[in-house]
Amino acid sequence: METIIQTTDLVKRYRGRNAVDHLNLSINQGDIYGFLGPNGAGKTTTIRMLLGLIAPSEGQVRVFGKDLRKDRLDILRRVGSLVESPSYYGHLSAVDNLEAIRRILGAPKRRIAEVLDIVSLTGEEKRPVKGFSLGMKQRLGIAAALLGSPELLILDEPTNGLDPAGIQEMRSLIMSLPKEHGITVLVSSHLLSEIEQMAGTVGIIRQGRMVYQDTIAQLRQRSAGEMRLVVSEPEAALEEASRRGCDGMLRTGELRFSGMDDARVALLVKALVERGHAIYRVEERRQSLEELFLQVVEGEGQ
Ligand SMILES: Nc1ncnc2c1ncn2[C@@H]1O[C@H](COP(=O)(O)OP(=O)(O)OP(=O)(O)O)[C@@H](O)[C@H]1O
Repeated sequence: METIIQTTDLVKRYRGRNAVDHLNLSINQGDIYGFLGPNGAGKTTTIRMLLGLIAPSEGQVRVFGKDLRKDRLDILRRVGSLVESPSYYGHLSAVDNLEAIRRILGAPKRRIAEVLDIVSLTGEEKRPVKGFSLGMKQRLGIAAALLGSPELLILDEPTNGLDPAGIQEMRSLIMSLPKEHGITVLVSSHLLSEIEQMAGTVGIIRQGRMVYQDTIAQLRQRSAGEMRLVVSEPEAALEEASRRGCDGMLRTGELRFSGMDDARVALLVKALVERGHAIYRVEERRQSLEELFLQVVEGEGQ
């Protein structure tokens, strides 16, 4: 698989402090990469370096296999971005705003109708932009970023400030880009819940460092389950379990075991029943992705 973005030990230092700290970020072609981290973690600073807006203090950025320092213009011609709220001429329509950008880019005229269609603003294109909702403005920003037919789109917190319906529209739009238009997407957010349904891969940063980078499927797998048993005599049952090689603990009257597969659970239940224990409940509790995310971000359990 082709790597579209690769950073190597990327550092940005402000007043002796590393806002981005030896970041190794890797994005595959056709992926939606969710770039996650709490406010101030260094997402925007990283994105600005990826777009050549600020220079790294150390390290390297390669985009499309090329060095950003050497082939900056070549690379940026193939990249679209939405960083911070886009600015418009409010009294002008969506089409007129896009036309101004199209001329600068030298994109073909028909591209305006195409991008309006991609972001579902067809039908609204003649209205002055100042009457647009925030969600429509954000979608117009994406339309503008798509004018140059980019292969890579970089979106910094595109759902910030949107209501649930706006978030859903933005999500559908982003999901359509790799599938229907072959565009690789990097999208940042401070909320996993906004990203998890669309991202194939997530990179989580904390204090400028990458603390997790893998597929969302892998992240799900890490949210391992814990077995909980409610029994008539918990202390004796815990000892019995331990004799059978199942080491657990007692919390609020429940027995808790981690890393048990089905066969072990069956054996333990059988043994306890044979010893005369009454078993009231056997349940599995999986950590939610959000809990796991917070754990990673807060630096526990690594
Ligand atoms: N120009 C600058 N001068 C000094 N410090 C800066 C500058 N830009 C960013 N920082 C610092 O770098 C750190 C990372 O900021 P950054 O904006 O990249 O975080 P972020 O993850 O994008 O957060 P947010 O979601 O709040 O935008 C912060 O501590 C910030 O104060």
